[in-house]
Amino acid sequence: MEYFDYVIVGGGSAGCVLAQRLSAVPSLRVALIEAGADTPPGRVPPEILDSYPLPVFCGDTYIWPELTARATRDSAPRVYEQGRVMGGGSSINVQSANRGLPRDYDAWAANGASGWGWEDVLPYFRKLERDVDFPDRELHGKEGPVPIRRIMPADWPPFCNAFATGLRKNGVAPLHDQNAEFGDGFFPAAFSNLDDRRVSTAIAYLDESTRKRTNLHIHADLRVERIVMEGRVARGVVALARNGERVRFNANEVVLCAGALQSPAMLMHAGIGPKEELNALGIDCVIDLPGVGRNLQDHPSLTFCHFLAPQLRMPLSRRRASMMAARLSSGIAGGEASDLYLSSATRAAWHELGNRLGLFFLWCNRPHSRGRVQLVSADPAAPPRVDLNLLDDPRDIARLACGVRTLAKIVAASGLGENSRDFFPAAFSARVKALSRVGAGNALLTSLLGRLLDGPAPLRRMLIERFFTRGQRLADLLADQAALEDFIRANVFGVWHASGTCRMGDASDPAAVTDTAGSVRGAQGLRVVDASLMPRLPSANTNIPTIMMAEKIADAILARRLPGHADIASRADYRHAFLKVS
Ligand SMILES: Cc1cc2nc3c(=O)[nH]c(=O)nc-3n(C[C@H](O)[C@H](O)[C@H](O)COP(=O)(O)OP(=O)(O)OC[C@H]3O[C@@H](n4cnc5c(N)ncnc54)[C@H](O)[C@@H]3O)c2cc1C
Repeated sequence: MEYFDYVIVGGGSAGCVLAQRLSAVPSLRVALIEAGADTPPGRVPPEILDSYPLPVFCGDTYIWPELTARATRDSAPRVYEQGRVMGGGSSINVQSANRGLPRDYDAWAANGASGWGWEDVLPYFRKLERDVDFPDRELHGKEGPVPIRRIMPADWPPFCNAFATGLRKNGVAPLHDQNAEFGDGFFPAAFSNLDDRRVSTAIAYLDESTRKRTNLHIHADLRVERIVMEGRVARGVVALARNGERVRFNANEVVLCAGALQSPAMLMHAGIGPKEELNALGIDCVIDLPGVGRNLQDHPSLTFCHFLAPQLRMPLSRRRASMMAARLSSGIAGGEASDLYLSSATRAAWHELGNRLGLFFLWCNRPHSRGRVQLVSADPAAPPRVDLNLLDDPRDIARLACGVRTLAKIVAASGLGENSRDFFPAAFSARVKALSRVGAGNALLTSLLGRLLDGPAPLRRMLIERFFTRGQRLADLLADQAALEDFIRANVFGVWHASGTCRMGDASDPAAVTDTAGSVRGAQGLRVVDASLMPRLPSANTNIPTIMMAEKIADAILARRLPGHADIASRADYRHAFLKVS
């Protein structure tokens, strides 16, 4: 049995950051335990490195295949992809590197997460990044572990230029840098990517020199089964190896970095959560914390495709397909500035069919609906029940409906095509996902379907309506608000930005699960550091905000332990120079 200062559960976006930062202090013994495979330098699988991300999360190898979620109250559970590999979400995600808006973080601070306002978090956004395009801008960092880059308009393929034309004609202005200009506009999207290769947190933070540290013990393919509690004190964890062997790790502090669905589940299995519900499952409640598992948020989203004429397609060898996005405002009552986000990709899937389709992702920022993670069994191996509860608040569906109308106008003005039936809703359904699995059978089938799409236009539209839309036409939906809302309810899903289920907050807030450094209320030696902590979803994808949070909390942990450790946020000169603190 080994003893550690910190046992980190989950080597995902947050876990890798903490492992690197905490183990930089040689006197601290740190263990990182990841359920999935390791991706050490030189042995990162090519499908993870690929700039084109869809194949990696359409297969089962790097996800938790039994983790499902209901999108709305009425929908059936569907696989909700979450990374199960070193790097977690950052190893399988779309690589978008979006900070969100200053007001997102100012609202965190104003609502009880003191110390998390924009001025407080900016140093950590700078610390984590190496912005390849804007290294010398005041808001950017140039020495951090995560390279961030964009594909600038000069290198955009014709599909992006057409999308930009549609946006301009609808009064949307161009911006250069989504992470430093905070109004509405369209822009070259930022990515955590270098030389057309993904950079996960495993790649960025667990580099060769970090892995050589004798005080850092990295364990992969080991699933933490439970937290060992002695009363309210966490003493360590028990983990299960693939061969069925159980291993115990003793620790001064257990840090849960298992993601927004599994961290709250682990707390509940340890007896920390809503007392009545835990008791009903036969779990003794150690700390009655009703907020555990509540406040689940994701961005409600819809996907659309446009048939691409041959001159609008990219060669399959050009891997990065997603390169521009836009922030827009719905302008509806109950909406807010920049409450819609639109991203695009010049290829909808890896194959010959997907290469003939341009993809649009529409989501609603600042959703008001809240979902929940609940245990269904006392068995720690049973996945939790996940209800995203999207669109529960009518303001969310109203804004998405407005977004669909806006997108249709943008596409109509883009010059992508003449016939509105070539632009159609294309949910990321189980059928579409099955077709997106990489394999010889799918390659053959999709190359056949692709060739048919290039046939006569009536045949193409018939195929589109058969395969993707089940006869539904966008023009009909746009003509009938009730039909449009029914369609949205039936097709909405999240964009894998699960967050908020162990939210941090003020000690006086009964729904807060942790303090503002992630320490679980009422417990000792137990902390959560991952997307679960977010009080409210930022107007952004969640990877970079999660990394920022892990950087900030790592700094706070070290500042408390080591007298003289510089707390970057308290230094006046952070705006003018990148500061290395460890
Ligand atoms: C398909 C997909 C696309 C996305 N696209 C983007 C994007 O383009 N840009 C963006 O910013 N965000 C994106 N996101 C979201 C972003 O990646 C996540 O918000 C972020 O990775 C969350 O980080 P985390 O540390 O909270 O959890 P994770 O990164 O999920 O890490 C949790 C880790 O814990 C491990 N784990 C869980 N339970 C156990 C256990 N019992 N024992 C041991 N290990 C365990 C998991 O295997 C995992 O590695 C996407 C996510 C997905 C899934």
